[in-house]
Amino acid sequence: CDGCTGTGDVEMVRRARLVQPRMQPDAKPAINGPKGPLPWGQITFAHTSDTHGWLMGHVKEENYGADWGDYVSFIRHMRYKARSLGVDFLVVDSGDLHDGAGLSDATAKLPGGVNGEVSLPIFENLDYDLLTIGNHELYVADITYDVFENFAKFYRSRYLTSNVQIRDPKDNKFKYVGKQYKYFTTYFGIRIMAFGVLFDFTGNANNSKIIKAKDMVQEQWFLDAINTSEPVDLFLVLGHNSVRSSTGTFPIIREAIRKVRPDTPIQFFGGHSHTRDFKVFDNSSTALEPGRYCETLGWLALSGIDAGKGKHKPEGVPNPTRPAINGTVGAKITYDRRYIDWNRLSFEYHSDNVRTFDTPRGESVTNEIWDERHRLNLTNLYGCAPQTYCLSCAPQDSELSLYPLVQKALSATIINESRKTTARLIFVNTGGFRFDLVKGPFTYDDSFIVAPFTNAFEYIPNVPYKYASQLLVLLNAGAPQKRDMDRQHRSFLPTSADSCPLDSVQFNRALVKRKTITRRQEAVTPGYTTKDDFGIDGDDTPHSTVPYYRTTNDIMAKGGFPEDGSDPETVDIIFYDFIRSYVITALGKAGVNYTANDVSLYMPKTFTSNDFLPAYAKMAWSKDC
Ligand SMILES: Nc1ccn([C@@H]2O[C@H](COP(=O)(O)O)[C@@H](O)[C@H]2O)c(=O)n1
Ligand SMILES: [Zn+2]
Ligand SMILES: [Zn+2]
Repeated sequence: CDGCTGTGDVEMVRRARLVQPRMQPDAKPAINGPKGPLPWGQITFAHTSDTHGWLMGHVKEENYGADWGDYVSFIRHMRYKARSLGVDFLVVDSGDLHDGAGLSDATAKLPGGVNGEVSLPIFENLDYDLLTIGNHELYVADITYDVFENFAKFYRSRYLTSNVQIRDPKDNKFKYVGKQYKYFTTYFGIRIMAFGVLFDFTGNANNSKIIKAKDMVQEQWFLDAINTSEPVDLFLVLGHNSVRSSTGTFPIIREAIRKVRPDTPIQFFGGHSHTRDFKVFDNSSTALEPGRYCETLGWLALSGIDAGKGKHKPEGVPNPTRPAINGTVGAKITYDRRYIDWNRLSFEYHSDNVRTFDTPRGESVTNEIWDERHRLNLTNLYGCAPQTYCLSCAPQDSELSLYPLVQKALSATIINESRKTTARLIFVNTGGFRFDLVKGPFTYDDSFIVAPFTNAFEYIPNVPYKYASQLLVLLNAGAPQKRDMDRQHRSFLPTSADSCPLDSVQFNRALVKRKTITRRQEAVTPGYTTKDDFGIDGDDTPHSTVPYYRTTNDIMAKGGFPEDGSDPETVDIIFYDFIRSYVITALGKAGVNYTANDVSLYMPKTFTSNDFLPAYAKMAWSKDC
């Protein structure tokens, strides 16, 4: 692929973007486009969640190729459009801003750096109306403190953490990270009471506290807020909280509000399960969830609230017509929802603004992202992946799957010199792998995209093999250590087969910007095909379905076993610190008791779950892509 390199130059990209005409009538992007205009209601919401640092967009996938600057421009146009239609428009986010891409995660590897210290200020270019916290803001104490000190203070009363507190090191007292609730009136006069409720998360660092939903709804401040003497036309509950799975706590919040406000509409905005979803609770209470990784923008239009001076039916746009419960006669509130693919074609089309789409703020955000990408060395090349290895497009033992590669890489790289003569079994949770490893340049950025966490490799030495050999089966039969299993998945979809898509991630960015403007009419491309409580018509861009295979909780790799094929007497059991308690429990079930005191580091603290794939790429893959 002539002219493409893995490490490119940012100025070259800028120049490429300037000289390439944005409109290319003959270009054939590998995407198809929106099916029609978006619905608008008396109040309409744009909803993100689980962005996990993907503010650069998917540089290798045109269909998800918009960056945060494009989104900033889009929201500017939509706010203007809402005003001209005479309706309210709110922009909301349900958390999980960290762990998943180099832009958010690479800063933690710099001396004194914190995950998110570059990406959160970029994120802040969006004038959100309401936001809330995710579990990925709480695993690491420094991240939580950064969110408390900077992010929450930036968004002030709009950052809602109704059940999440942090111990402030200044006075050692627990304080809410953001605000517990917000009561406000929209531009067109709807009076709203809003909360932000995290699911009952327990894996947080010890500087934070999560109040369980069932306890929160009994707290006096909450009872006062839902019983307020001020008029409330609409409750909004944001939550890093799956709208459908059993881990979700929205039903508890709904029940508590319904006890005192049987008829007031309650709108939930969820997250965490990385799914496109819309759930109906009752005729004036529903929940939206907008997927993950800057792949989807959730869109909800709602009309029929008895308040305000905004229009119930704006002219010239589709209006929501469905009652929450199908067939209800005379329902007051009507809804519609849409899941928008995160690309410029969608954003430009829906903003009615193809020619003047980029706002000055949007352009400057895009430029900042590319400057940071350069400064953080995110395009540094480890090696060229000979094929794409996917998380869920094939059975996990297939050569197409990421997991055999992970096993090979663990066997080759997780070796402690002083223990290398002892056979070892290495266990890792599949939930730690977050995205497909794509054919072509495997860069510093990709190392975070595939395996963002910095879990330490720990071990228990000399475990009798008769117990150790049962461990994988017991771990996989035990408690899940990963995100909810029942969620929608999507595999990597290359930008196009013919345009040197993977050879220069930087140059590719220019291609994405330029090419997504034209729509391919003739073909439906693979992507999300969503089924929710309203049916199968929610996807803004129709797609064909991508295959999906489930994975087990954990996988195991081996190393240093006797060459004659015999079983060793004892082995070292190696695992991520993240799954330590599961390993100890499973060994107990196998018949041998260990405690955390038997566990120590196998690899240096600085060699983590984020480092072994780069180490393998350097040793096994060519650098000549
Ligand atoms: N150190 C960590 C932290 C998390 N995980 C995995 O991520 C899952 C949670 O991610 P969501 O985006 O769904 O909140 C968690 O269940 C683990 O599978 C990890 O592996 N290591
Ligand atoms: Zn998430
Ligand atoms: Zn989450």
